[in-house]
Amino acid sequence: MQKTEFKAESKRLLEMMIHSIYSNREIFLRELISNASDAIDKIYYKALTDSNLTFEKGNYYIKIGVDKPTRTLSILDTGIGMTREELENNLGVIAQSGSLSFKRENEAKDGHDIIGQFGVGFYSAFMVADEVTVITRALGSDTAYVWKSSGADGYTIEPGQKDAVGTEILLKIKERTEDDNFDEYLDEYRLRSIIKKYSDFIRYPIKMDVTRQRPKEGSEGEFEDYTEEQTINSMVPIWRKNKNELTNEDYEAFYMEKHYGFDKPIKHMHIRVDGAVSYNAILYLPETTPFDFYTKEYEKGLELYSNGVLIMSKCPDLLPDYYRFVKGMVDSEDLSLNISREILQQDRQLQLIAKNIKNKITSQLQNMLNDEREKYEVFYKAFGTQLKYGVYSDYGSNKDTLQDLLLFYSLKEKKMITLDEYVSSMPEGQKYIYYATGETYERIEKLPQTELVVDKGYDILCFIEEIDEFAIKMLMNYKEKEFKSVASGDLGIEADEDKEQTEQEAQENKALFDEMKKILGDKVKEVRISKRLKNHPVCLTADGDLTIEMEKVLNAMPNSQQVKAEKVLEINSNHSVFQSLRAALEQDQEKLSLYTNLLYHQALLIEGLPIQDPVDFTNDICKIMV
Ligand SMILES: Nc1ncnc2c1ncn2[C@@H]1O[C@H](COP(=O)(O)OP(=O)(O)OP(=O)(O)O)[C@@H](O)[C@H]1O
Repeated sequence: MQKTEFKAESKRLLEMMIHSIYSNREIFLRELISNASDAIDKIYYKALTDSNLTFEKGNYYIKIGVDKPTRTLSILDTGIGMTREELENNLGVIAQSGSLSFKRENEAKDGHDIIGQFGVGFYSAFMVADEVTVITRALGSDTAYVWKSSGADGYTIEPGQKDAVGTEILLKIKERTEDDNFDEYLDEYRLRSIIKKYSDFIRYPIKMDVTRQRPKEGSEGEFEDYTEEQTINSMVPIWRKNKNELTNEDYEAFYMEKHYGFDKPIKHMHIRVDGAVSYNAILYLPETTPFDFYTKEYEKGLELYSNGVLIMSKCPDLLPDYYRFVKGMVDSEDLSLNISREILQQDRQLQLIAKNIKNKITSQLQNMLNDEREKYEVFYKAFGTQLKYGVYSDYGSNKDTLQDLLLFYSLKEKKMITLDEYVSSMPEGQKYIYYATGETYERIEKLPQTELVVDKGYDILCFIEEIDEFAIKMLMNYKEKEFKSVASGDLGIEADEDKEQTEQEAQENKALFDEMKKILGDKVKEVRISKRLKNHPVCLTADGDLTIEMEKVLNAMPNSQQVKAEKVLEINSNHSVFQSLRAALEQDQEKLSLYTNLLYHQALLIEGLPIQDPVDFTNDICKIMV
């Protein structure tokens, strides 16, 4: 059967190319500079095999020029140039990449630094220019050619004049419109910043005449403008340098220069990986929490470079959410870029890099925790909450990675400790890891519920952040030790004989507790005798999985379902208040009601829970005063 070839309407194709491939117009300069750099690289690669050719790096450069009166932006390079035939093939055929063919032909000779591969980047010039002129003279040729096009209606090629080998591209920048300010591409400062942003690590100097000021000779206090040729790009990426050559200051300077943060990084990681996937990365742990860190405005991500050319300013796929505080960059030659060189297709390489980076960050944090505890605690102060969110989110799937990085304040040690440190110093017989929740460490220390656990000589982890208890519930246990709130129904401490005694006392006082429960109604599930209290008369605890602290947090959320913990009012039978309650039960019902309400409200206050009717409460206090 005869096969018919697809035809393409090249004008339409070009239109589509110009208007739909790139979402960001400023990248046209990146594309043209990358082409210029490729053209110089090609001489370099040719010289490797051609003994008649020498490559003196110092002779090669790219120059950006602006002529405002004619609205012309020029990009000149001293690269390999193009013959007439190459002009036809490379700039006359969309999606024909001379660079890719060159790379393939030179594969054996390590042509991996060549950037171009799709054969479309050049046309991005039409996003900002009405007319594009290419004046080029190929290496080894005396004749220059001029290629000219205004976009979709085609192009012309004519012989022309050019003194040196290389290519000059002239863009006639579009007129400014109401919606689009094309003038910015004639503005020296703006051009410099685009070059810095995308092409800072192109290996050849990108030069530009820069306007500067100097004191005017002969007239004091007056200044005059003058122009000076400057190299705009840094050329050698810091991540390609040897670690031994770099100092802390160099890394800090890079952090500042890249605006990763306003602070100083607390730690940097310089990673070089060669293997199934190759990449270089410099990652930083900032010292302070960015002001917008916990808002939706904060964007996580690392800068992503391919061959030293910026592809994405914030690539979110490189970092898991729980390490979203990490800043820095990744450069890899192995990425499969899509045609716009802006977004990556679901890339296996990228996933491998991300996994690798995640592991590196984890071990860096672990090392810091082990070897530089003070530093780690500074870091933890800034980003510990994020780690705890990490444990909680994704149904706890990252808890194994993160649990050993957590720190909590120890009531006994009066300092931050890890879960491992807690478990290692548990006395024999202690079954659970105890924790208490409260607003501050000081308040937790005074909580009646802690009395029995402290009395036993057990340590208590203090939870003062909302996420703490949720994260711990997700962990469930650590090294086979379950977590237990000091306010939970059964602390797992009481000896059997104590339990018996409690049981007996409970029986004897059943009438009292039933009456108190009746007075409080459904505010509590039960009123019962307490064995955890030593000095305080009363406290609130919760039966079941939902603790009082969790009830507080969940109910404070917008659109909350208003959950209810099963609250239990515990009474200390050794406290003298208990005798007053018993007496009131026998002699004065009204008094019993007053005392019960007062005790219940006291327990609420201690828990940091709101009192439903503060006026009633204060009236009750007055009643016992008169
Ligand atoms: N300054 C230049 N000097 C020499 N050749 C050039 C120059 N600019 C473009 N070319 C040639 O034109 C071809 C097409 O360029 P274009 O930018 O469209 O695509 P590319 O660079 O190959 O690929 P990509 O779309 O990935 O950038 C290049 O492959 C190269 O052969």
